Amino acid sequence: MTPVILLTGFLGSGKTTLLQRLLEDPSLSDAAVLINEFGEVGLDHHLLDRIDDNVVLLKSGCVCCTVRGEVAEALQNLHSLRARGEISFDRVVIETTGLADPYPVLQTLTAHPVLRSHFRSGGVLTTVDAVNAGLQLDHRAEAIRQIASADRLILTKTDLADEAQVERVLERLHRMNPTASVWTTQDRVAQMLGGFDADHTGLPEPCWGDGQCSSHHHHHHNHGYDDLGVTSFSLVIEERIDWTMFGIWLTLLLHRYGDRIFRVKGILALEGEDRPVAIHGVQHLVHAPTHMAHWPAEPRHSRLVFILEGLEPELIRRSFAAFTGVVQARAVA
Ligand SMILES: Nc1nc2c(ncn2[C@@H]2O[C@H](COP(=O)(O)OP(=O)(O)OP(=O)(O)O)[C@@H](O)[C@H]2O)c(=O)[nH]1
Repeated sequence: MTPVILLTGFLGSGKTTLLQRLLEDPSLSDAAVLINEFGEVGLDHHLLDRIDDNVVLLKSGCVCCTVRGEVAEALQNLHSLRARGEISFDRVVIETTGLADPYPVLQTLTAHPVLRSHFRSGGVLTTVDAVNAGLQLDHRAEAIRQIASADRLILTKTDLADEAQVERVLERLHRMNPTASVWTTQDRVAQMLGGFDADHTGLPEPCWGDGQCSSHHHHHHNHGYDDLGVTSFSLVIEERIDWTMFGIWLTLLLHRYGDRIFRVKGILALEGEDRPVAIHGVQHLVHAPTHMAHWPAEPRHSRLVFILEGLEPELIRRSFAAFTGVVQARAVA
């Protein structure tokens, strides 16, 4: 299964600039990149071969493909070309448009009858403009969704922002999505795109908002409602969890409230399992759970992090307790 990494971010936040660096980097020659238009990234001096109208091969070894219609069509085309031996790649990066919600693309990967057996979600990378993020997050729901669904956040234009501005944006990002790791454009693209295969999940191991995965340490206990009603909270469960019951509960919860649950990430201590199990969900969608090699931190309690819009954390805690019969589930900010 080939991992598909979504590169998203609000209009003008630096997606194309990042892609340009990616296309030139020889260490990313195993990637196929889906972009909106060839013209945008200025391919001419990188071009090695034209495979068809929509697909070119670059000198770095990277395959570059434009999406003219649906993303699904472009992915199917890439898959057929690879099956015929005309190109090779073992991961895909898709640049979404600046106003896109990443969720429908993720859904395509799990729902499409052909694609689902060849591709899987490999995580969401979101670029955030350090200068303009404040304003965008005050007014644009798309910007919030993109940040809420991110596994990694890449702060751009830090060279144009002053330190206080950067700090404010970082604090806000951390409040909205405490489990995403934060990178800046000084980091190497190869590293930003790497590590998604840890534990074969295709998704990075979740960070827990205590700074261990993030380069910036922020401790906030005030995860109150702001940013158009987006809030994040964690549910900590000390008792071991029955997987079947948990699965049913989560399915029902996302079925009922998926529109208001941007993201759920969790690490679970299951009955009869030594290793922790990681789960990832985006809105109505839950990725296949995966065993992690080890516990990232002590104590070995199950922990679920939710990013919600207009939904009371207490409702989730109560529903979990009622459904599973576990009484000591704690909601922590
Ligand atoms: N100074 C500075 N400029 C940047 C940085 N990242 C992007 N830019 C500039 O910001 C502008 C927009 O960047 P793009 O990479 O086109 O942004 P995008 O997210 O692809 O934009 P859309 O395709 O409109 O959604 C360009 O002029 C870039 O040169 C950065 O880190 N520092």
